[in-house]
Amino acid sequence: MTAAQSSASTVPLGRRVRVRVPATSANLGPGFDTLGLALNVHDELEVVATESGVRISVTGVGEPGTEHSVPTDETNLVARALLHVFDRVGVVPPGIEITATNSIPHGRGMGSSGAAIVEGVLAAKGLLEGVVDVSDSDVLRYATELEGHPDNVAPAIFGGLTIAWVDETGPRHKQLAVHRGVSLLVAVPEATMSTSLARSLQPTEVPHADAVFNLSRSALLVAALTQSPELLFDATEDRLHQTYRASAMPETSALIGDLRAAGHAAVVSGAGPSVLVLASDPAARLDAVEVVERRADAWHARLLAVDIRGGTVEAVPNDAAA
Ligand SMILES: Nc1ncnc2c1ncn2[C@@H]1O[C@H](COP(=O)(O)OP(=O)(O)O)[C@@H](O)[C@H]1O
Ligand SMILES: N[C@@H](CCOP(=O)(O)O)C(=O)O
Repeated sequence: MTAAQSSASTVPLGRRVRVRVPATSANLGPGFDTLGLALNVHDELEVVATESGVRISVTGVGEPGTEHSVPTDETNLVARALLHVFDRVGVVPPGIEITATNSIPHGRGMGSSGAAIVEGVLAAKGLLEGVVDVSDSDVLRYATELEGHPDNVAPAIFGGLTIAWVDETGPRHKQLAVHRGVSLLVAVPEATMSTSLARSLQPTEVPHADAVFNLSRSALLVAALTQSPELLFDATEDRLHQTYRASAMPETSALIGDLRAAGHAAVVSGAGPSVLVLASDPAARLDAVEVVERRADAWHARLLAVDIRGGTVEAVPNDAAA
């Protein structure tokens, strides 16, 4: 059924879907706005089609009364993404009740905004089942329209390691499996950094030599992550974004300096301020944890794995509602 044909269709009241979406680490050093990894930290939600209005309850990260609480009305990013899909496919949205349980830290460079957007888009896809077909490439397109860059939303949707790019047809992706020898460490600080602020620190043009430098490293990084983890240190050098943003997160730069001096492939996770270490074996990862713990400033070292499943949405029978 096409979007035009569906304008009179509606979602059955009481339809309920369950959504689960992973955190992501984007850029991975040289792959600015291109490379991303899905991580085994997840937000989960249930969404029900109701008669009218938008009602949201949040538990965990972003819950009311906490420092970084998120809105619980239609300005909430998950709700905005859900309503964006209904608008794009030309179906009048029902009322919406969202019950969210969030674990992805906000404003730390672990893809919380991309995950929230994918959550809303996948919830819309599930609610629209049988009304309008929303394909995987539609999910990537609608999510990228809101996020502005595809490198977080692609792994959040598809899992694993993704290469994302944009052509005249819209955002595209290639998913790859990460070599089993690669171990992940994410060092998360208390401080937050807004991605839009970090993006405002980027120049609009870069020296040709720096572009060539990043081309070589990002090509090498795909090989290192999929076949040759011993190349991860060389493959994670970057000249396109990290230095321009360093003054806004000096503790991040200092930690990356310590880790790289000790031989670890450390990079800014997303737009920061978290630090991602791509260790080539579990022992190297534990050594990196010690480097993180030696710093006087407070970091939470999280030993994570690659999420290979990506975002999921499933129908919930009404007699199985939580
Ligand atoms: N689960 C969520 N529900 C609602 N809004 C969210 C959620 N996760 C993130 N956000 C919004 O995204 C903002 C963080 O986005 P951003 O600055 O891009 O950082 P991040 O690196 O975590 O993606 C939060 O302050 C909040 O407004
Ligand atoms: N390529 C983006 C990635 C932002 O990731 P986030 O997890 O910080 O939202 C950028 O570097 O701006």
